[in-house]
Amino acid sequence: MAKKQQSGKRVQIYLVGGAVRDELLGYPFTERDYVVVGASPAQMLELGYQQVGKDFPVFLHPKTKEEYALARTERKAGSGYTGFNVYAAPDVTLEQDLARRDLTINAIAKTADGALIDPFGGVKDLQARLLRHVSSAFVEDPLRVLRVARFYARYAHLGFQVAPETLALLQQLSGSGELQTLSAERVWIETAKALSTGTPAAYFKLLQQCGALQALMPELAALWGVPQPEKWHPEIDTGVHTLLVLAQAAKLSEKIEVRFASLVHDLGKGITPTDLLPSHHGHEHTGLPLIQQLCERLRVPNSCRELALLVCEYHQLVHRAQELKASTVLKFFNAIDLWRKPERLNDILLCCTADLRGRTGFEQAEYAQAAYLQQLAEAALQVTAQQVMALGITGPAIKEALNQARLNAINTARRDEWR
Ligand SMILES: Nc1ncnc2c1ncn2[C@@H]1O[C@H](COP(=O)(O)OP(=O)(O)OP(=O)(O)O)[C@@H](O)[C@H]1O
Repeated sequence: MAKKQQSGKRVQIYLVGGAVRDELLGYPFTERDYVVVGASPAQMLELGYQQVGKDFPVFLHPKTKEEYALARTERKAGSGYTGFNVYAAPDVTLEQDLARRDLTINAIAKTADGALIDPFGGVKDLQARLLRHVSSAFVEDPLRVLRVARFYARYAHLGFQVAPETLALLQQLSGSGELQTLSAERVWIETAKALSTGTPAAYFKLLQQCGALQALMPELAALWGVPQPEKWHPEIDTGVHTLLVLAQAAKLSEKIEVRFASLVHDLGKGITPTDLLPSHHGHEHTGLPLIQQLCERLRVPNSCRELALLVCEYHQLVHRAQELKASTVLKFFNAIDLWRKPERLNDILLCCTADLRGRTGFEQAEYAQAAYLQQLAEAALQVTAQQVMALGITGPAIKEALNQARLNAINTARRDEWR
């Protein structure tokens, strides 16, 4: 990968980061990141690379469009993620570049002929299943707390642990006030990636353990230590229940909307007045403004926010599905706009199934409410505005007639259920 420059200097190109790490773990990777040593921005442009952004030393390969970053060092010059002076010049060495990376397993470079350059013991840590920071400069970027938690979730099935000295740094950063300087976009990008892993609960568990959850999502952190009725919740603690629900949701669906809604569906329990405990009467309503607040602060996408609000508001009602009057079922279908978004019901039912199973001893439980409500929904969805209009009904009366016809359909389906 060495290219001879007109100046006589050799430019060295190495594969780094996730591609090297995942290849060593035996996982397929799609994204390749390269680091370029010995080149200036002007040389990169001469070689035909296109610069990404004006101030950042990252270039796109003219043909493959893969990212090539100039080797760089950086100096902390302010608070938060943005407070960095980046120095990228031909005299920066590969080791200096690797030293500024977060984890040893992300600081392994590979030459074109396959040799590994691993000054910080990343290969050993991969074998030992250890997430370990590269240097004390780790604390300069608060995003690294979230990145460690994300890798912890991503590789939880392999048994990865956080090194005790790294955990201490996560705790230090979480208590420093620096996490609050992160932009909402960066927090959500890491959180969304974590929600997409096979074990998203591990991300929130680690954030809770090191104090980062309190700093970033206090509405969620407030659930730890909050009791619930033992009759329904053998695990008692609401935070523990929440992570069990998320784990179940991840088994049921790959959609981050379903996983996020499951995570926040009980936020109202965090503000139950102590004289009501361990009961949480009305938490399906008190949770709504907390979800709004959290979603606004973290700029959570609308698709996640909408489902989360619906699951929060209606999960208690769905749990009682078989006791509901047909008119209440119809109100629920109208509220979730079943008619225009029929797939939503399934997402809500998956969250409610996860809620049931997210309890010690109920992991395999059947959720009969799901099939029951699906059946009523199918019946109600058979009724169309065209059918109503074919009866000669026109104008505003159509809406009322449509509601009545849907109510009749739900009633018939309920009776069929008991036959
Ligand atoms: N905030 C950071 N602090 C330190 N090093 C970082 C940071 N962000 C990225 N890196 C380095 O850049 C590499 C590429 O970053 P990227 O975010 O693409 O993650 P990745 O390791 O490739 O994982 P993924 O497979 O999730 O993309 C990382 O492996 C790491 O070496």
